Amino acid sequence: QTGTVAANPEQYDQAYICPVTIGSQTLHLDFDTGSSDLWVFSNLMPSSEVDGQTEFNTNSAGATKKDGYTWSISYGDGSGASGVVYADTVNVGGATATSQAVEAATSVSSEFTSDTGSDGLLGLAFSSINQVKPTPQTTFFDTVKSSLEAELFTADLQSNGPGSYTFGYIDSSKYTGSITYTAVDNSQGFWGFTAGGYTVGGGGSNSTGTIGSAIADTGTSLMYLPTAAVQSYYSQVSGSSYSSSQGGYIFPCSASLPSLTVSIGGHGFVVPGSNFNYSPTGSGNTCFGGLQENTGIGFTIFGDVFLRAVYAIFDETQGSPRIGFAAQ
Ligand SMILES: O=C(CN1CCCCC1)Nc1ccc2c(c1)OCO2
Repeated sequence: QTGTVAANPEQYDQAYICPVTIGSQTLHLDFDTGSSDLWVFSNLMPSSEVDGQTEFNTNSAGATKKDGYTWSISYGDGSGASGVVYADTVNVGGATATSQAVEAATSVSSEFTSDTGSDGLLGLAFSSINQVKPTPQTTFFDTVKSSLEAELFTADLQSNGPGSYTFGYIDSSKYTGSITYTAVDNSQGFWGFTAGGYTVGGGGSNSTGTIGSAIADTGTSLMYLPTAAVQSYYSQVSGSSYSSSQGGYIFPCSASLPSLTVSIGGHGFVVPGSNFNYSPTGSGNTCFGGLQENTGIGFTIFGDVFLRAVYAIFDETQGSPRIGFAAQ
């Protein structure tokens, strides 16, 4: 089987929301290659924590409670949720898991309550970091992968318009040139890979360092790189500065933004300058940068700002996992 689903950007491309059928309900979930739990708003939540989201009905005929199973998750941005566990049929654009662990929230943090476009998350990292106790559950991809035409999924994220995720096949109309594959280190449960040198702007190679280990994370809006690379980038942006009040680099919204070329698997991938204007700060006609420092996170994140510049293939067809990128 295969699946194809639209990936709809929220405001400022903050996250990408996809329709998922669970039993007879359709919920709109944030597909996140940086986590491994499929959790949903549910009828078990206090109404004070719900602001228009669709609630999974745990009383529906197809939902089977997994007695004694609970979950609790917290994310790098400080948000979190917790609840209990059901099994139900989950269909993502035609790819169907007949008995998928559906983690029904009994409580969510304010970030999720106020994210009115999202009814929950669909984790696409490795099942080793699933947060269900006493027994970790498999992700949707792990549940269905043996039934897919090919054991892979792809992400085509766009700005200001729908992109798509596919399960089981590569859509050759989504990219130009060839796909560059590189090995994945999933020892931390993420789609981890090694990035090489970088160049700011289209000029010659002005990079002196390399980026190193990184993760591909569709659930993170921005790109978080080592300080040296970030300072090198913003040194080329007139009027940019680090704002402690805003919590990152900002610049005049009228600034001209250079591209950033990153070497992965020996191929240079170009992130256009426009990708680095994330959003207005709301004060003084300054804008918040889509590239920020990874200090405090502990690792480098290639989030949506990068992923919008490429077609990404999350591939387990070779036994060992690998990740592929192609220009688009
Ligand atoms: O938390 C996330 C992604 N997360 C995905 C699930 C929804 C809530 C956001 N990313 C993230 C990871 C590390 C960070 C960070 C953000 O901000 C600073 O450090």
